[in-house]
Parts: sequence; C-alpha cells; structure tokens
Amino acid sequence: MSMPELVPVLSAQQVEEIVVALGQRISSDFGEKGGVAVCVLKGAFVFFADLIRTLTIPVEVDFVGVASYGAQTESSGNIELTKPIESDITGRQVLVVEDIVDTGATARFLLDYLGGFEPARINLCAFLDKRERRNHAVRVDYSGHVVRDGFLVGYGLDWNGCYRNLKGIHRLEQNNP
Ligand SMILES: O=P(O)(O)OC[C@H]1O[C@H](OP(=O)(O)OP(=O)(O)O)[C@H](O)[C@@H]1O
Ligand SMILES: Nc1nc2[nH]cnc2c(=O)[nH]1
Repeated sequence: MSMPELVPVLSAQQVEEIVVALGQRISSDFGEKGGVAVCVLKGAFVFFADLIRTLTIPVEVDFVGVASYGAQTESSGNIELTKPIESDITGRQVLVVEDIVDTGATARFLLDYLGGFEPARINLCAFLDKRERRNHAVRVDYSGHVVRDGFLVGYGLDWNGCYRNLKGIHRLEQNNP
C-alpha cells in the first residue's frame, strides 16, 4: 500500500481564527457563572488546550475517554468509555469539547452519559462538524467548521495513531497504485 496523500483543508492560521471566534461565543453564552469544560480524549486534546485559553469565564476542566474508530476510517459503532468523568457536574454548566462530530455516535453516547449526572446545562462544541454521515440525533451547539466528506487528520485527529501533531487540518487520500 502506498503512503496516503495529505490535502490541505484548513491552515494553522484559519484554525486559530475559528478557535478564537468559538471562544468568544462560548464565553458570552456561559457568562460569569462559567462551568466545566470536558475534553473528549484522545482527539480533542489539541483543540481543547487552545479553546480553554480563549475563554474569558471561570472554567474547570475534566477529561473523558472514548474509543470507537481504532485503526479504521469507519466507526465501529461500538463506543467504549475508557475514562469516566471525575468532577461533580450535577447542577453545573457543562461544555463537551470534541474534535469532530461525524456519525454522531460518540457525541450521542457522551451527551447521554454526562446528561445522566443532571448538569444545569450541557452544550456540545466540535471543531469539525461533518454532517454527511450523521445518523445519530445530536445538536452541535458550537460548530467550528462544517465539512462535507473525506477522512480528516491533523489538529488532534489521527489516522492509525499518526498525524495528531499537524497544525492544520488535512484530508487523507489513499492513492491506489
Ligand atoms: O461522530 P462519530 O462518528 O462518533 O466520530 C467522532 C469521534 O471519532 C473520533 O474518535 P476516535 O474513536 O477516532 O478516537 P480518538 O479521539 O482517540 O482519536 C473523534 O475524536 C470523535 O470522538
Ligand atoms: N481522524 C478522524 N477521525 C474521525 N472520526 C470520525 N470522523 C473522523 C475523521 O474524519 N477523521
């Protein structure tokens, strides 16, 4: 199999502008009460670190782990909780931070899981909102960039464990010889 090609989708500069705009909206909506920002591991960790530093409200952070894709570019559909939340989010304002919402299976699973702790409010923020394959009902309250198709890597998103360190977003194209 030949090496996949990386086609640029968003530059590092564009990524930064999107993150700043999201941070302003979230700060304004959550207000001085602030809340708990929950990073969905692993993919969201890069976006999360940038986003929380644009917030101008009191914010605590926590992390949940889920896995579903493994080495594939298609979700297995079996979502596994690999790390539970540690904070008490009951009655708090909660922001779930994802790198990408694709089929919506992971986000749906997490909103149901975290919603079970009865937060005062729970909103979903995704850097990338890929709607074409959505087959679970989820509302992305804060969507950074809507993408149509393709498998995307960079800015935390991986393929087979690689490319999370790229500063921009790229589409992975498998060239068949
Ligand atoms: O909307 P969906 O179709 O459920 O896809 C979105 C999920 O897929 C990716 O996670 P992945 O399972 O690849 O794990 P990772 O975050 O550890 O890379 C991504 O980080 C989202 O959590
Ligand atoms: N890296 C990566 N993970 C995903 N999980 C769901 N969709 C995608 C995607 O386009 N890229």
